Amino acid sequence: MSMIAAFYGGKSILITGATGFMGKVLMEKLFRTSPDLKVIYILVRPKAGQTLQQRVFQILNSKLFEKVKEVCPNVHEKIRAIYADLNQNDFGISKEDMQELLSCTNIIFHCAATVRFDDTLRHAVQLNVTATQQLLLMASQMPKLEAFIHISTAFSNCNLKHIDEVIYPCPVEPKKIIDSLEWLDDAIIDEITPKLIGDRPNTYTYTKALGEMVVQQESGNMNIAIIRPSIVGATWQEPFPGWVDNLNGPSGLIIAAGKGFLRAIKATPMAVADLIPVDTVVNLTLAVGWYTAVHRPKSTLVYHCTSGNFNPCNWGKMGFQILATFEKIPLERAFRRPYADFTTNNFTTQYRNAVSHRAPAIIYDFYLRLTGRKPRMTKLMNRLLRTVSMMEYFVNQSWEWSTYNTEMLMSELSPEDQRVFNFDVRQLNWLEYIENYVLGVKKYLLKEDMAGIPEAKQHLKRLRNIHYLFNTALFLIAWRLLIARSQMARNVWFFIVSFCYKFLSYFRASSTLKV
Ligand SMILES: CCCCCCCCCCCCCCCCCCCCCCCC(=O)SCCNC(=O)CCNC(=O)[C@H](O)C(C)(C)COP(=O)(O)OP(=O)(O)OC[C@H]1O[C@@H](n2cnc3c(N)ncnc32)[C@H](O)[C@@H]1OP(=O)(O)O
Ligand SMILES: NC(=O)C1=CN([C@@H]2O[C@H](COP(=O)(O)OP(=O)(O)OC[C@H]3O[C@@H](n4cnc5c(N)ncnc54)[C@H](OP(=O)(O)O)[C@@H]3O)[C@@H](O)[C@H]2O)C=CC1
Repeated sequence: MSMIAAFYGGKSILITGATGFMGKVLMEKLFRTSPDLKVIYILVRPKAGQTLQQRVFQILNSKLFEKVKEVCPNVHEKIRAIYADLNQNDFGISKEDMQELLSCTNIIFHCAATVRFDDTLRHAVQLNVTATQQLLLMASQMPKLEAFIHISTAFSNCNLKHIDEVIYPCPVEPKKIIDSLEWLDDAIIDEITPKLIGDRPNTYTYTKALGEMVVQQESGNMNIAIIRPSIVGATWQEPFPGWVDNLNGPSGLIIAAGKGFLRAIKATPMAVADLIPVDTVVNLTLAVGWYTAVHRPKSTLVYHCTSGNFNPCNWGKMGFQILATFEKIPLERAFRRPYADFTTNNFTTQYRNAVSHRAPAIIYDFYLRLTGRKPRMTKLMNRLLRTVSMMEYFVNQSWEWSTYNTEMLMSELSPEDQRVFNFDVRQLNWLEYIENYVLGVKKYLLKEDMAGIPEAKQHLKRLRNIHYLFNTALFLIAWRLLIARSQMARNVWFFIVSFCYKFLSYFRASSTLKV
């Protein structure tokens, strides 16, 4: 019997960010392994014209939850969606709902965050810092609370090369930042943002670091732990391999490469690609929830959920396997044949951006205009290049994360728990994982049918022929223009033509002699 699964039985669990990538997998695993849990409260806001109930209905009816319905048929009764907007004071939660949350919650998993790299400091602080502070304040008023698990990121201290499982201080106190953002106007905030984030690449990593400081400062007597996953990718094993439903991290770029938009990326092939499957993060998170509540460590423990020091894979190997998978299982209606490589310096990156990205987009838009359609490729390409440039920081260097606490926890688990809540990435076969990831992107994210693979392959053949035809035409035009302008080119051309003529005459003569 799994001790962890038994621990969650009968518990009231509060999850923020339950509608997000990680939150959904967390809920799924909880329901599947502890179907006798009492209730999961989720803090949700209406979005994209959907009410809370519609959002929950959509999640429960998705492929991800198919297995849950078998083991926990009354899952919809055990999920209680509470209206909450983490950007508002008291999260905009009604008095009755707040009362229920305060009096019943046993465990909190705080997953909600803005993960955008380009968010304004004001918004990122509001969600990643102030909301965390408010949630801690709420938690401190919960008499039945056993553990508060905060999800951070392994990149919160990416300005360091070696990162320990400790909370590092930021030069300016989070409280001072929160206070000053209240009265500073947006223009001034934009001006001081680069100074505040310092040698971090974006507001996301900076505010996640501030969020950790807040957790440390406001922890009081609560049992708190922080989990720091690296780059969270598709599921490895559970509930099935390759599940992914958003474009964050590598997923968006995998699609861009598969559709033939992305031809080159400035990346260091030997740098460690510290990807971690989302089900591994969820297993560690649940194990940490159990350990924190049951063993009540004296201080706030930080757990690194990373792969690099256990089972490293580099970007070169990953990129190669992504392209190899697209050879076998292409995406539908690709723009060009999937082919990409890594550039290593700014000059080649600029060159490749101009020749392999912008020029084809301009040509395609020209073709769209000619055929009376609205041009869109240049806009899409600019967006893609902007995204790629934001990712460059993470694919051109390696980090070392110490994992003492994670290893300690692994050794504390019973063999059964190690199996049910497996977070040992040493067992992960990268080539298999990446292949399933790419397949998952096709099936679950793009919703493409596997039956369409022969047609997708046929389409790639047509693209290859167009490519050859286009290159030949381009060469002939260039050559014709050169001949018109240069005597030397004319001489070379004359020499080649007469050489071919003589060569053919010689063969014709020798074959006539044989007869
Ligand atoms: C040897 C052979 C070599 C071969 C090479 C082969 C190459 C193959 C591919 C290689 C893959 C390499 C992958 C590298 C990935 C590195 C990831 C590093 C991540 C570090 C993570 C740190 C960990 C974390 O803690 S945070 C979680 C990660 N967070 C994110 O990823 C968020 C990033 N997203 C953003 O910041 C924004 O969405 C942004 C800036 C990317 C886009 O903003 P914008 O305002 O322009 O657009 P949106 O309104 O958000 O969306 C518009 C449009 O774009 C789509 N979209 C959104 N995000 C992405 C994305 N990441 N990639 C692609 N497309 C994206 C979105 O769906 C919208 O589409 P519509 O159709 O318009 O709706
Ligand atoms: N994905 C990754 O690669 C990594 C993620 N992490 C961390 O893991 C956690 C989960 O990330 P992930 O699941 O990928 O992120 P997602 O962007 O998929 O999910 C974010 C969640 O936060 C919720 N949220 C955002 N703003 C609000 C708001 N104002 N009010 C209520 N809810 C809100 C979203 O709700 P809604 O659906 O309404 O938008 C969504 O449920 C985050 O803390 C992130 O920092 C750490 C390392 C890597």
